[in-house]
Amino acid sequence: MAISRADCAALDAADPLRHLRDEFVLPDGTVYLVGNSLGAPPKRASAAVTRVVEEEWGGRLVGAWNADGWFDLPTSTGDRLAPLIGAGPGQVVVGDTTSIAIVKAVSAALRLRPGRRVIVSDLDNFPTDRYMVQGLAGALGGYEIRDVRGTEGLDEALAGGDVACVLLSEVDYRTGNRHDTAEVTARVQAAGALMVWDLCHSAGAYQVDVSPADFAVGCTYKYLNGGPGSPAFVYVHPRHQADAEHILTGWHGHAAPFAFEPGYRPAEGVRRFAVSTPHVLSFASLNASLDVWERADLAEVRAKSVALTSLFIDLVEELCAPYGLGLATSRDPERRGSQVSFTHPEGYPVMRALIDRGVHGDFRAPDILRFGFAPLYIRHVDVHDAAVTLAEVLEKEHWRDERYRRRLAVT
Ligand SMILES: Cc1ncc(COP(=O)(O)O)c(C=O)c1O
Ligand SMILES: Nc1c(O)cccc1C(=O)C[C@H](N)C(=O)O
Repeated sequence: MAISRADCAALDAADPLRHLRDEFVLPDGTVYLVGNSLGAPPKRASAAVTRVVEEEWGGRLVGAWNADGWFDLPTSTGDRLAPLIGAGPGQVVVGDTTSIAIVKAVSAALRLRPGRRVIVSDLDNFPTDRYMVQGLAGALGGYEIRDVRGTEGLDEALAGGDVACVLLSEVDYRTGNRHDTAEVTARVQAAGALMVWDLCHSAGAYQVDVSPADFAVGCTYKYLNGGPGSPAFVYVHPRHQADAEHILTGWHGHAAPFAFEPGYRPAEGVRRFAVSTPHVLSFASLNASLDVWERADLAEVRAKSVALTSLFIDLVEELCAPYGLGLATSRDPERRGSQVSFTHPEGYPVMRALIDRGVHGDFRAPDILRFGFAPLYIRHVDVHDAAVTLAEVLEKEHWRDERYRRRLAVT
């Protein structure tokens, strides 16, 4: 084998991030390669939520809005998250969900390009990105959605000079492949359009550089480990902050929310991208995770992510060669996030059989086996065990068991 389990254990012993694994709750006997869907809980999340319930909510009741900074959570948490995506203070607001964040960012982009009536949308994007844009265009009226596939067809789509904005995900949720955001953004902006990036599969996977983008959105419950349903973020480039106005004009984005004025007036700066009452308990678990992130060196996070994903590709290709897997992710580490995907015609039962044996990945239609490598808590030995178990499932055809064909509601 390319590398033994003992060699992997030695790599783990030398891993500069190894102490951070102890910060997470991970069930014994589980190799958890689904941190690209729902990150593992930081151990300190539970105490953080309990503290907010007992001390802040329980101790100060409604007074906690002032005393404990609840009202400012969207911007204070945005400032804490900003360095992870290459943004500065006052550029990120946290709240709502990614789907809502998409409406905020795209509607603001459309208003900044009033003469242009086309939104470019990626057929391969995560469906909610497409659905939200479809809903928005329908509600506004007079907009055309022009489909591309990744960046295929992008130049043609931009050629008419009628595109207001382009919405793409930096990392493809199925393949794990990563766009060159600086290059794509430059192309879009050269055509006079605005670039909106979805960073759901980027934030916490590696050091993102959001700075060329006009807007960006993303969730905090994957690699950022904020917890199920933890709030999303919106990034607004400083050059747009004075003029950008989105359509979800809720009172938390008002210039003077407690003046209770009858008409909407946007707050200064990124605060206008807040909409409504923050989910205070979810912010508590997210901030607990950001405490852990503050201790992570992002260059080390990236180096480990590249090492883990490269190792997984090498081991699976070596151990599973006869069994019909196809690599769906780029071999070039620069062109992938922290995920590796393989195709297999029986992908669904293969994944179910693998999960039954303690290795958790997930399946994405039509035939993708997805494995996410969260660098804060995944070890080289986990990569080794996952590849060996996958080979066993394929070699022994465990996936043929009828139980594994039954579809679960959530895959
Ligand atoms: C690229 C991408 N965008 C958006 C979402 C989800 O959006 P929401 O948090 O609104 O459910 C996901 C995952 O669920 C995703 O992978
Ligand atoms: N957000 C999710 C959910 O509400 C239920 C189940 C899964 C998810 C996910 O995040 C899936 C993930 N975005 C994906 O890339 O497939």
